[in-house]
This record gives sequence, C-alpha cells and structure tokens, in this order.
Amino acid sequence: MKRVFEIKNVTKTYKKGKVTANENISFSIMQGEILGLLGPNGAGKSTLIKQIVAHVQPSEGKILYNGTDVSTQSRLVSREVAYYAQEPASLTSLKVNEALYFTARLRGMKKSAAKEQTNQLLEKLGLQESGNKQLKRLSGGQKRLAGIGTTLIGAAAVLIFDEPTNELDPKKRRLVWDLIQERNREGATIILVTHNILEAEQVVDRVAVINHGKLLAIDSVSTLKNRVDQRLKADITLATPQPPAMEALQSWGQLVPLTEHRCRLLIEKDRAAELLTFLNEAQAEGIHSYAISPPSLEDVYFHIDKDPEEAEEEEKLYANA
Ligand SMILES: Nc1ncnc2c1ncn2[C@@H]1O[C@H](COP(=O)(O)OP(=O)(O)OP(=O)(O)O)[C@@H](O)[C@H]1O
Repeated sequence: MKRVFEIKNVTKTYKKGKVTANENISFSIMQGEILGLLGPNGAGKSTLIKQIVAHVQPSEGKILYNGTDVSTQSRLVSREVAYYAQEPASLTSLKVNEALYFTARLRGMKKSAAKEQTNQLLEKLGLQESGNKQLKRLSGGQKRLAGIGTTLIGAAAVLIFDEPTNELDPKKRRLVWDLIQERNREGATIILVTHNILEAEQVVDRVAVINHGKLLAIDSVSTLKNRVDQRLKADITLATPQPPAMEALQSWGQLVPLTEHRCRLLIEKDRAAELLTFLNEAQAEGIHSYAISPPSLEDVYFHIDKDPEEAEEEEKLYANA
C-alpha cells in the first residue's frame, strides 16, 4: 500500500523550546485508510495536524507528502488535503454557500460543478435554510456541519476531520459518519482527530494514540484490542447492596466491586451464554440489570494511556477482588 504521508522524527516545540507539543513522532499514513488520531486534551494532536497540512513547520524532523517534503509543496497540499480547523478565523464572515463554493474552487473545481456540489452538500447536511447566513451567525452544530461540508467538497485526496461529530445531534452524527465513509469508499484517505472513541471504533482502520506529545501506539483496532484483557465484562447493577446472588456471582469469574450498587464481573468468552441464563434467573435475587461487552477500543485507550500510578491502583483493586 502506498504511503501518503510519512512523518519522520517530528518534534515541535513552542515558547523557545519550553513547551514540547510533539516529541520524535514517526509513522506513515497509508493511502485509502481511515486513521484515527486519539489522545486527551493537550496531547499534541492539533500540532501534528498543523504540520501535516504545512501550516506549521516542525522544529526537528520532516513530513513527506507522496514522497516530497510538505514544506516545499504547501500549495499542492492545500489543494489536495482538505482540513477545516475547529475554529477557523478566516472564513467566519463568509456565508455558508460562499465558504463551500470558494473552497471547491480553490480545490480546482469548475464554476458550474462547484455550484452544483455546494447545493448538493447543503441539502445533504440539512443546511439549505442556512446557505445565506454568515458562518459566525450559525449555531455550534450548524457551524460544525458547514465545516464538514467544506472538508467534503471537491475531490481532495486526503480529508482531515477534527472532532467532526462534536455538538451534533444523533441523527446528524450518523449522517456525518456515513458521508465520511462514503468518501473513503471513493478512495479518499481519512484522518480523524477525535476523543469520541466509541464512535471512532465503528469507522477507523487504524488508530494512533498520542499523549504528552509522544506516539504511544499505532496499529489496527483488532491488533490493539489483543493487547488488553480478552475477558468479557459483565457490568451488573444490583437492586440492593450485597444481594443474595452476590455469592454465586463470585464463582463465575473475577468480581470487582465498583460502587454499592454496581460491580463488574470478568469472565472467559466461552461462559457468556451460561452467564446470561444465570443472570436472568438471578434477577429475583437482587440483580437489577446487566450489560455484557467484549474488549473495546476504549479499553485499549485507557490501557495504553494509563499513567504508572493509575495502573498500580487498578492492579491492586483487581488483585483484591
Ligand atoms: N501556538 C502555541 N504556543 C504555545 N504552546 C502551544 C501552541 N500550540 C499548542 N501549544 C501547546 O502544545 C501542547 C499540545 O497542544 P495541541 O493543541 O496540539 O493538543 P491537542 O491534542 O490538539 O489538544 P485538544 O484535544 O485539546 O485540542 C499543549 O500543551 C499546548 O498548550
């Protein structure tokens, strides 16, 4: 598979070296993939993206786009790589339809095609009524949708989305993920910066986890999941503290008390069916409700991103259970 971007030993510091936003990061972004960039606030994700789109220069290292340094081809990158920052200062005085249309033109579309795609996207995103409004006059969610429109418009080879579904209602979230996946199926490479691990898990091929400016892991979702505890989690809500069923629960696997009314049972996969039967029968004995889930990308994230103190605390908790 072809490497679209190669990030090579990138370090970015601010404030004369006092703040290290990215530290010696190296990885490649492959053509046609959906790569999720995960990490907590201040981890260094936006800094990395700004360097990928050549808005900011690395302090050390370099970034190649199709084999050539991005800093020597920033015009080409801005044509081929669609990125809408979370709070773009420059576009907010434009009307929504102007922002879409001009972006399409900047990406090399002919006037008539740009107009047509602007109208199509306004309709798809449910923004027809807002087409003539200035971006700064839109609600938070509408602004986000307009930003997604400016990323989707044209035929960019790479699309970068920063928290695309923030502030969106559930229907619009679904719509946005569908549109992103549609562009990916058409061949676009997608980079997705997000905190929303649960939603990202549905769409990403690979995940890069960043914290404190460092790349902590990069791999496919399934490989990363293999790094965490493979047991199923049964999260159980108790009708009363210490109900009669509690003793029996302990014989099923590792039982971790969470609160007075909640506990987590970790069981081997092959016992799930039996456990379901038991839980249904045990409801009369003080089990209020339950949910059984396999390892998730969220587990992976917490596993990778755990600081040593937290890890020790958790180990103790599980050891005492
Ligand atoms: N222009 C700047 N000048 C000084 N420090 C900066 C600058 N931009 C970012 N930083 C610092 O670099 C670090 C990484 O910031 P960055 O915005 O890349 O994080 P992020 O992962 O995108 O966070 P978030 O999820 O909150 O958007 C932070 O400590 C931030 O304060």
